[in-house]
Amino acid sequence: MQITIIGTGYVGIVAAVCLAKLGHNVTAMDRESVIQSLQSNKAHVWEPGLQELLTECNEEGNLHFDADMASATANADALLIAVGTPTRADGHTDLSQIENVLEQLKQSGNCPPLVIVKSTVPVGTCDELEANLHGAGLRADVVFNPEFLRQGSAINDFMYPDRIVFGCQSRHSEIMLRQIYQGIDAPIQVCDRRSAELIKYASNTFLAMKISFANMMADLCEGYGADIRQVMKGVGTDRRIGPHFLQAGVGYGGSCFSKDLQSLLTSGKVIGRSLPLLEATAQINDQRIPQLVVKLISLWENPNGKRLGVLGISFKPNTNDVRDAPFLTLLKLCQHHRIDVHAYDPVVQQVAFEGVTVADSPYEMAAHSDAIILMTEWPQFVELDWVRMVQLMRQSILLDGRNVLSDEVVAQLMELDGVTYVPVGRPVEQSVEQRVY
Ligand SMILES: NC(=O)C1=CN([C@@H]2O[C@H](COP(=O)(O)OP(=O)(O)OC[C@H]3O[C@@H](n4cnc5c(N)ncnc54)[C@H](O)[C@@H]3O)[C@@H](O)[C@H]2O)C=CC1
Ligand SMILES: O=C(O)[C@H]1O[C@H](OP(=O)(O)OP(=O)(O)OC[C@H]2O[C@@H](n3ccc(=O)[nH]c3=O)[C@H](O)[C@@H]2O)[C@H](O)[C@@H](O)[C@@H]1O
Repeated sequence: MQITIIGTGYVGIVAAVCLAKLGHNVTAMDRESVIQSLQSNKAHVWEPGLQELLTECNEEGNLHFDADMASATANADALLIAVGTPTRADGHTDLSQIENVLEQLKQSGNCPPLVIVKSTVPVGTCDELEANLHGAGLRADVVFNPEFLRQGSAINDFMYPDRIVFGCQSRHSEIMLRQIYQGIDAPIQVCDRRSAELIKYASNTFLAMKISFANMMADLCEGYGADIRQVMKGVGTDRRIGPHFLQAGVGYGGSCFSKDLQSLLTSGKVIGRSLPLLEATAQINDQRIPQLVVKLISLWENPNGKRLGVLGISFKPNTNDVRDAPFLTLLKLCQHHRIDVHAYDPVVQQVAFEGVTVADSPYEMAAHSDAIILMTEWPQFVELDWVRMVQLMRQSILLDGRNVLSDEVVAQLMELDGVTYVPVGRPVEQSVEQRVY
């Protein structure tokens, strides 16, 4: 099938290479600078396995790039929209990128019979888009086909999803969608468009709620001297609950959880429904970094001029994406308290924010620091020589924001003088020199 994809951000480019690998003839469209990079076989987003797959697709010849809507859509059987849908300051979803696509489509005069919306959009959006196209005399079926991939494992998630959802109103569009996904072995749920739109928001906000629940329990564990890792293990082995997304830590970040939660809250407000579970989810998350900073400051007499080493800049391991990363909130608070931030990340080599020095290695970052915070659970952070790290520091305070250091490593650190280890949802450990009796 001939498929045109509009928008080659994380979702668009991953969909493009995967659909090309499934044997479709794919044209991906974006702005000129992005298209030039892709045409010269350079992936413009960092995602494990993406560059290799892009090179393969370019060699095989069924993936093309185009910056012009008219030529990109000529002869297309289906159009897949994967542009951004950020939140506006007033809490509503900004649909301007989708509206622009529609305008460009109308001007091009080409409209494939099937328009697949993959961008996450508020309930009712696809109905409006279809009415808009029909009003302009373009007889396309608009379907909603949510994407559930995670950054860092995007290709695997696209090719081996837990489920595929088609929100579509006609048998003809369902048949076309089934052809597009032929080759992917996953249960397919076919439903109306509005339900499909809500499935996407409900999935993301439910996952965010699980994380906030774990973080809420972590606070309780700290107060009562229990261990959140044990509590969540005991909870998550119940098959009705499941072990995933129960990892307490610095809170969730990334371009989607907060955005989608805000958008769903606004959808509720529009029809006069409050969504208190989601309000609490956001509130708990918003407090994670401020609480961490309070803990840190309580360990120093005066934060002014102290040097903090931060391990991990992106919002999670295996991505260089810093959108809504907890690191950014931490940075802002550190600046407020005049704490000097030195950071290290395996793939983010620089950040476009003032007040942070990005180190070339974790050891360089650790040298002369008065505390270290581990923000993301990259495996290479877990495997560092932590004794060396601590010995390089001016003051050996270690905040493990993801609870990833093993008990063995922590026991080793406790053999050294003057080390304070602050995990999440567990009692603080201090080596002999620092214990107060
Ligand atoms: N990032 C993720 O992991 C996931 C994102 N989503 C949803 O997918 C959508 C896209 O997300 P991302 O890929 O992260 O967005 P992004 O912001 O990384 O990429 C959007 C791309 O669309 C391009 N674009 C915008 N208007 C265009 C136009 N008129 N013509 C051609 N290109 C245009 C932009 O230049 C940009 O490259 C959002 O609605 C998001 O909520 C869904 C699942 C996962
Ligand atoms: O709509 C989207 O954009 C995507 O959002 C998330 O994917 P993503 O944001 O890429 O990454 P996640 O692995 O979900 O992590 C999100 C945040 O939650 C945090 N997290 C995750 C799990 C956990 O147990 N605890 C926790 O704090 C991560 O560190 C990260 O900051 C969803 O998992 C995807 O299904 C969805 O498609």
